[in-house]
Amino acid sequence: MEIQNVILRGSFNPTVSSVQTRKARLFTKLAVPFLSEIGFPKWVSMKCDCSFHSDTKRNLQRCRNRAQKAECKGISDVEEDKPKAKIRRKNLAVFVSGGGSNFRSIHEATLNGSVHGDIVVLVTNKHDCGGAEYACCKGIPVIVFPTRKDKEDVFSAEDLVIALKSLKVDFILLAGYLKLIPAALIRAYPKAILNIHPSLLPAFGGKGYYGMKVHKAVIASGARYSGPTIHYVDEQYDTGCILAQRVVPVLAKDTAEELAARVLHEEHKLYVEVSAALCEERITWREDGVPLIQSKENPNNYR
Ligand SMILES: Nc1nc2c(c(=O)[nH]1)N[C@@H](CN(C=O)c1ccc(C(=O)N[C@@H](CCC(=O)O)C(=O)O)cc1)CN2
Ligand SMILES: NCC(=O)N[C@@H]1O[C@H](COP(=O)([O-])[O-])[C@@H](O)[C@H]1O
Repeated sequence: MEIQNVILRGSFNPTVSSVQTRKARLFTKLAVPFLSEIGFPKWVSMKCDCSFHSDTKRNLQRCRNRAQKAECKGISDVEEDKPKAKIRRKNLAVFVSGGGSNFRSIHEATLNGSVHGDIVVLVTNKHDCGGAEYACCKGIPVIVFPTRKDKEDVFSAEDLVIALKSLKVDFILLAGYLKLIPAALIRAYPKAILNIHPSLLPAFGGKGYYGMKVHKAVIASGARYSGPTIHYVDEQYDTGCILAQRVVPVLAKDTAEELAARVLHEEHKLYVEVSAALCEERITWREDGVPLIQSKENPNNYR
């Protein structure tokens, strides 16, 4: 069954210029053998509308080098440019539905060495969102999930698990993804799916609490503090184990937009810190089931 909705580097656009079409064909020629080589299912359909970026070739070559190194050295301590202390570089999947500013900050952190990992795929329910556009321009494959209801070719949760396992994804980071993650995916990635929420959970979380709705509710409540929460994902919205939080003040005359901007600024820093801890294997679990982050500077300190 050909899967129509696995889109690499953006959705197909019939108005694409002839130059872009030629470039898209070049990417298809380049990517399919590579993706097939690393075992990415051959039923991937190739639809692109972004102009070909030279860094795509470098990215794919870098991944190919790492894949080949992994073959000959064993997965454990394959290192790319900067060897880290025997910790395997992790593969990340990021899920978005909107602009993707958290996605971008994590991606930049993987490129500048702050996060010891690579974003190998973006998953979104909105093929034309800002996050998908950014992924397209950076040569990051995009999977659309869930498919729109009117699509005859349904790409199931099980198909998504196959695709993510094919890409050897270690961790899934939700960053503004607005759909419920299905149980099949949660079972396939135990203690490996995180979400960032723009309030101090458990307050102002759950179904209906997303985006500006959260900040409006915080202001209307008279709360004096808010801030981002990063938590593990379970089968309900926002009820998983809390891993990290940051606090920001709610000012007397704050608009929802002003509060949102203050919280988002902290989100970007917090998600990079947490992603770094995840990829460096600095997450431990307390006996009562609370996850802790081991300090990089002082391994005897946890938060
Ligand atoms: N199984 C889980 N899936 C998801 C979780 C989770 O904790 N467990 N977190 C959400 C992210 N999120 C808050 O952080 C969240 C996202 C969306 C909603 C919501 O009410 N969505 C609406 C639909 C909105 C839309 O389609 O535009 C709804 O379900 O009616 C609440 C919280 C990601 N997935
Ligand atoms: N309940 C989920 C939720 O509201 N998530 C929020 O969506 C925004 C996505 O921004 P981004 O796309 O710029 O990263 C972020 O503020 C994130 O906390």
